[in-house]
Amino acid sequence: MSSSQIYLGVVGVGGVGTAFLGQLSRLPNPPSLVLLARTTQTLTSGTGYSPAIAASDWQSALSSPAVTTSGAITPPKIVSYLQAAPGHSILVDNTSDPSLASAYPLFLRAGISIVTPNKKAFSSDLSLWKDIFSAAASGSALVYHESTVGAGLPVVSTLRDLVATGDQVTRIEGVFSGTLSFLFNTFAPAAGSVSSSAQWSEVVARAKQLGYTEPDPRDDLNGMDVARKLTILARIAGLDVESPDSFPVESLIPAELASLPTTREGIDQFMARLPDFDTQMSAVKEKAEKSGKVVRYVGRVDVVTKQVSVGLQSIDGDSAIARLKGSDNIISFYTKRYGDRPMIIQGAGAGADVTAMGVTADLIKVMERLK
Ligand SMILES: NC(=O)C1=CN([C@@H]2O[C@H](COP(=O)(O)OP(=O)(O)OC[C@H]3O[C@@H](n4cnc5c(N)ncnc54)[C@H](OP(=O)(O)O)[C@@H]3O)[C@@H](O)[C@H]2O)C=CC1
Ligand SMILES: N[C@@H](CC=O)C(=O)O
Ligand code: NA
Repeated sequence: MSSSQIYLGVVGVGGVGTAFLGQLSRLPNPPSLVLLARTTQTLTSGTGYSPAIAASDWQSALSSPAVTTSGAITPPKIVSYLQAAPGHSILVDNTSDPSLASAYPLFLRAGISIVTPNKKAFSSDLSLWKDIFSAAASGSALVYHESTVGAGLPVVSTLRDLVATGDQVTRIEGVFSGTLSFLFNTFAPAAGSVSSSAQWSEVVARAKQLGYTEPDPRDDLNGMDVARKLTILARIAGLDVESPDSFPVESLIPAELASLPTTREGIDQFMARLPDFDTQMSAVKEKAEKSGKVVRYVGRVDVVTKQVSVGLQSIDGDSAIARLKGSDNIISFYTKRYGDRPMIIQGAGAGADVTAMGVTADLIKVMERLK
């Protein structure tokens, strides 16, 4: 490499992407932002990789003659552009796009490091997971994905540290969805908390507006977002989980709405029709309440028996899970070293700023390790 400058490409400027660019603009020694893309537009610094795009003001950069603008860009074109930069380069993927995710091995083999909150690459087919980590191991490019589980909470790095230092992880369990945590904490609060008369569909709309949900909120409600997170954790703990649909996952999508299209129109139709099914979730809540419990959506990886499970549970009202607030996650690592009392990580598990924090912190680690 002829330069110690680090070059950065960023794809995705939604909730997390925008918060990330804000944090990037405040770093004391930021990398040089040379590519910024969304579905319809791409900005690049051109063939000279200079001047850098202003992260604090990327929308105005669209009208700057120093920056080249074009339409959508494909993963191979991003690889070519970043690979030819006169220094190390890093891709930050702030989308939930599976096709960009499946190109990570291409990036890594081209020497481009990856930082991302996008779960798709790490939780789809096991062959893609293996390809990503063998591509990283065969060269100098790095891959960091802390915000794929628990947003900015140190979940992925902690589990990797436990495994790398030779501890034996026996079980991982807790609440892994910021959206589902918010929904149940609000819709079915524990006794003594502020009670709510909100309907299920109203709380879903609020979670979407607060930026907790996936771009398509059905990916939260069908349990797949939690299934993906558990797939990632199970794999780091050493289990060869084939895919997030290779174990039972309980969906909260009403059967009548299950076949709506996965387009933006499909999302709108789903949100518009969800109020028709509010009584179904009220019945689930009341059933738990009759036995003095609250309903929560929990996940569990039993590393010893190699079982993964995801779904609703009725929980005692005075337990830590029942008493969570807001979008908080709680993740307990049971290990040989920690014995009967697990290591517990708790805090906001969704939201643009806390997710971007995990992405920015990963970027800083990669920059330090590339030097
Ligand atoms: N929100 C949260 O709390 C958390 C989110 N995450 C993950 O962070 C990622 C981003 O989430 P969030 O910001 O909420 O999502 P948004 O829907 O707000 O933003 C997604 C962005 O990605 C862009 N995009 C999507 N597909 C492509 C593509 N093929 N090429 C270029 N750009 C594309 C969109 O472009 P356009 O602007 O043109 O629509 C948009 O800018 C997801 O993977 C999510 O799972 C992880 C942890 C927590
Ligand atoms: N939609 C997800 C976002 C973080 O991964 C969630 O609600 O947890
Ligand atoms: Na995390």
